[in-house]
Amino acid sequence: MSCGYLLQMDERPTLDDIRRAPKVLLHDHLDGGLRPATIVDLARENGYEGLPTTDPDSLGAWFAEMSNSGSLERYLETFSHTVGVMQTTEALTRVAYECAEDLAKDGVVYAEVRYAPELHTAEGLSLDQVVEAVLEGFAQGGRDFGIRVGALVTAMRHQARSMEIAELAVRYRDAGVVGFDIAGAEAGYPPTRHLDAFEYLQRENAHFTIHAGEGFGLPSIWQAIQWCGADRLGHGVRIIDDIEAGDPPVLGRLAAYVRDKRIPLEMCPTSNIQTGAAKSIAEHPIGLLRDLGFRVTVNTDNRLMSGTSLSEEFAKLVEAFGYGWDELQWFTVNAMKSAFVSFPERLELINGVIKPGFAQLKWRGARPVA
Ligand SMILES: O=c1[nH]cnc2c1ncn2[C@@H]1O[C@H](CO)[C@@H](O)[C@H]1O
Ligand SMILES: [Zn+2]
Repeated sequence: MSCGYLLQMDERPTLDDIRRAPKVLLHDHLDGGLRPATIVDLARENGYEGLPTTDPDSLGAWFAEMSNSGSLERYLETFSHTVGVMQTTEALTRVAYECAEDLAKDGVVYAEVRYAPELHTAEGLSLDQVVEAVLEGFAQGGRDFGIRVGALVTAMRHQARSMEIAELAVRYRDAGVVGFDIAGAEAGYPPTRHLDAFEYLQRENAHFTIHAGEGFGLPSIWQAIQWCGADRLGHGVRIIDDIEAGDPPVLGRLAAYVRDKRIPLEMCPTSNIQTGAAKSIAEHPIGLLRDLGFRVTVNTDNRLMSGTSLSEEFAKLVEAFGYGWDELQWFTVNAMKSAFVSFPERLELINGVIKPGFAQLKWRGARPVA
């Protein structure tokens, strides 16, 4: 006689369930995730007068509404307010600490959070002071809330400071900075503009991701990978332009390369709809890319501007594509495999935290069968 367990297969993960799952987040901007109430506090403390409103609820709604512009360039305009209140070490440490808290409360167990140090020197902080203040917040928040948060330092692609920022990434790599990135408006600012920084990082055996294939298409993705040597792609959603629809779909050379090399795609569904990179969640290329075996990960991009969380991004995918626990675990393991921390640390989180956590949720709805 054998005794097994049968899953109730009709049970879809709910938002509450998803919040309990141990999740991994690779693409989240520190200056895109502030609590509205914190923005109001910091503006008052630091004499920042540019806020459109000082009521936290209306401010949160304002960010979300302004971000639905359909263009990346306009989407990026609201960051002047978050960056505007992040100009002191106290403000940076507080924002980083609260970020760790908010992510941990959403069930994230490992996160890589990015920001551009060069945007936080307007009131006299040095790049090193900025980095140290943020690392302090992540470390404290990590200890208090039981989450591991690594920092990615970003260079703004329209500026010319990428080499300095790359050097900063290397200088602080043993103190909590796990990698480098470039962000900002993509059209007109190709990755090769910063080739010297990427070549330097490669010589230093350092890790980096590149925002590519969001506000611009295939040439940007191609440069990011084949000229610059990116480990991962921020968004990469426009890789879909190199896939011919059909049954089966036909992959062009670049799409096949990205899939076959297992290059991780840091996909951010809600953000892509706001910037016009995708039409709706149901039509988002993430569904097809997953079916085709690309190494897809799910991310938030900017929790404030998108009014979202990692759990909510997953819940939207469950609704649009009918995903169950197996798919959510697959996205999560993909993300952990693609993280910039060491291989033993990744394995430990996958085997010691992620798999047991998902197993518990998955089997909760199971009933014994004879
Ligand atoms: O989705 C995005 N695409 C490109 N750039 C972005 C995105 N979200 C935020 N930033 C830019 O990255 C800077 C550092 O965090 C932000 O200040 C914003 O200008
Ligand atoms: Zn981003």
